[in-house]
Amino acid sequence: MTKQKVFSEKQLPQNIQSYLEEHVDLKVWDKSTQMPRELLLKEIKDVQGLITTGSAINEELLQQAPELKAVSTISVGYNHFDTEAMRKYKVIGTHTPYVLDDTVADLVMALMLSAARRIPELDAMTKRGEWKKGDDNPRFGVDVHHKKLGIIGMGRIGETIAKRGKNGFDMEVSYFNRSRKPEVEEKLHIEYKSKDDLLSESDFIVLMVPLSPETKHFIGEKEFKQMKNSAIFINASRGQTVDEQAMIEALQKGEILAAGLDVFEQEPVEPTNPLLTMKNVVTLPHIGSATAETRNAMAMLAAKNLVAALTGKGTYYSV
Ligand SMILES: NC(=O)C1=CN([C@@H]2O[C@H](COP(=O)(O)OP(=O)(O)OC[C@H]3O[C@@H](n4cnc5c(N)ncnc54)[C@H](OP(=O)(O)O)[C@@H]3O)[C@@H](O)[C@H]2O)C=CC1
Ligand SMILES: O=CC(=O)O
Repeated sequence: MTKQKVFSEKQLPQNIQSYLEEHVDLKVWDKSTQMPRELLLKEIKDVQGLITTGSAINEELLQQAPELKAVSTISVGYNHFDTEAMRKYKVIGTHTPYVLDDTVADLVMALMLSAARRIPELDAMTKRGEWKKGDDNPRFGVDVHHKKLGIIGMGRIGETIAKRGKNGFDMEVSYFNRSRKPEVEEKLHIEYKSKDDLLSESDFIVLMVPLSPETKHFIGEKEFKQMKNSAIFINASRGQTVDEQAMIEALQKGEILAAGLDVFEQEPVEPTNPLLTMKNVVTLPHIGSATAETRNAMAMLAAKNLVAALTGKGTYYSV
């Protein structure tokens, strides 16, 4: 039987490429740079499957891919999928939940610790040779342990962060979600709060909701004003869940103490973005799941999702 055609717009580890080649006729974008959109639109004209990491899967693309049956993203977030258009064109979308939860939760803890203890700022100071003996008050940070952690978005990753906060750092953990999770509350001894209460009472606020029309600018001017002046805000969800201009102003005016950011409204972040020059802001280039082990597991899951969706054999994580 002829194998179905699959295009991957990302290079894949050899073991995953071999797995795919057993099942499908695979072609891969062989450069490490982002594939230009116009080339992608050419490549998808006669394929049945696509592996992506963030390209917009929208009407424009779907119109040009008459044979497309399934798109598999190597990510858990799928805000780049126009799910309505995909349903219209009968294209299955798959993603990679669970395999990255611990890795992303670790990074969120790293952002919390880095912002609270001012790690990047003090690392840079030490490396500049500016460490002098004497009064070290100017280098003081704030404690993480035993503080109040508020998590907005108690999903797979939110729960994994809650576990770390509670069991690793003895934090008092609360959360806000559209739906309550009594079993998680009981298991982890965490508390449900309204968004308003969580914002005004937490020392650390972690945003972990998916990006959707409902969560665009979920945290803006009003929400930053509700936070304590000593609050540390962490965003590892998507840049657009936060009104970045409002966050910049909140940091400039001292309405919050610090921020730890893995994501930005525009990625890669503009070099002129004021957040990049603020000492009390820890900035990372969207690396939540970026360990070799986890990215490998995500790519393998994406490959298996796609093969299952195309062949109808086995299960896959549909969006
Ligand atoms: N920085 C990085 O590298 C990474 C970022 N991410 C981001 O993290 C997101 C979350 O991932 P994951 O935990 O697996 O997703 P889940 O779907 O498991 O969790 C998302 C949670 O957010 C809640 N939520 C959704 N909409 C709202 C809303 N309007 N108000 C309040 N709560 C809401 C959901 O609960 P309910 O629907 O009941 O409200 C759910 O509990 C991804 O979508 C992605 O954008 C993920 C991995 C890596
Ligand atoms: O941002 C990463 C993801 O997996 O979603």
